Amino acid sequence: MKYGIIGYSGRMGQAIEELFAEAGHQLVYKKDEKTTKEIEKPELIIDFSLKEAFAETVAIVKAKEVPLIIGTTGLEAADFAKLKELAAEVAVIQSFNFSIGINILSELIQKVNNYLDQDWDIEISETHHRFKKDKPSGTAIMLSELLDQNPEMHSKRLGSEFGEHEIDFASTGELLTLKHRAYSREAFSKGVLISAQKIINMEPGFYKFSQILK
Ligand SMILES: NC(=O)C1=CN([C@@H]2O[C@H](COP(=O)(O)OP(=O)(O)OC[C@H]3O[C@@H](n4cnc5c(N)ncnc54)[C@H](O)[C@@H]3O)[C@@H](O)[C@H]2O)C=CC1
Ligand SMILES: O=C(O)C1=N[C@H](C(=O)O)C[C@H](O)C1
Repeated sequence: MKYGIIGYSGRMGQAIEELFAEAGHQLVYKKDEKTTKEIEKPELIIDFSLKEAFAETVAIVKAKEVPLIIGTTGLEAADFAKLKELAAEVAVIQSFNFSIGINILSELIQKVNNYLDQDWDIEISETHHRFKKDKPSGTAIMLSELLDQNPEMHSKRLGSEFGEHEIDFASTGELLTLKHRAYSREAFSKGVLISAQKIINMEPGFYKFSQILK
């Protein structure tokens, strides 16, 4: 397939380009904060950039009338409303975490949530590399939204950590901990590749990555 990346020079942009090249796909459109290079019209656009790029990403996808996969974090309710508007015209797949493990973890959290009453404390802790700008992580926010209670959130920005998320559930008598750790950015780019292979043939609509995996 011929695809485009917004945020191509970033850590995730580079990881996606590497995996997609191994799978035989061709990067024909690339954009970052400073440059835009278009060799050919892409069949889809992938955005892993920063929230500041969001309005322009929506405008580009609208103009090109191609599907969008978006993993950029820091998006808020108004941005999701815009993505859903865009999804009336093209297919949009969004997730704050494209790893398969976090999506399994999400299902486990929903299961645990069914057993909890007010007697349980819930804390979400996340650790990421020192260059990450947003806090708490998009994943921590996404996981917190699966719970009936508002959990406490803790963030660490340390060295080169690719992404670690831990959820502790404790009552006065016991502690349950669920944890996920990415060993590399391939954990995320693999999910993007799965999504890209499917989105090419999908009808317009707003889809979460968890729906694509099922
Ligand atoms: N959903 C997921 O599975 C994952 C999401 N992410 C998110 O992806 C995003 C990118 O992460 P990294 O690659 O580590 O960041 P990075 O800082 O290495 O790269 C950011 C990229 O965005 C570009 N950019 C910045 N402002 C822009 C603008 N106004 N217009 C166009 N391009 C612009 C930069 O030039 C750069 O290419 C972050 O929001 C991060 O939280 C990261 C990993 C996994
Ligand atoms: O910026 C990152 O690196 C990551 N960001 C995402 C987030 O904010 O949850 C996903 C992943 O943990 C890596």
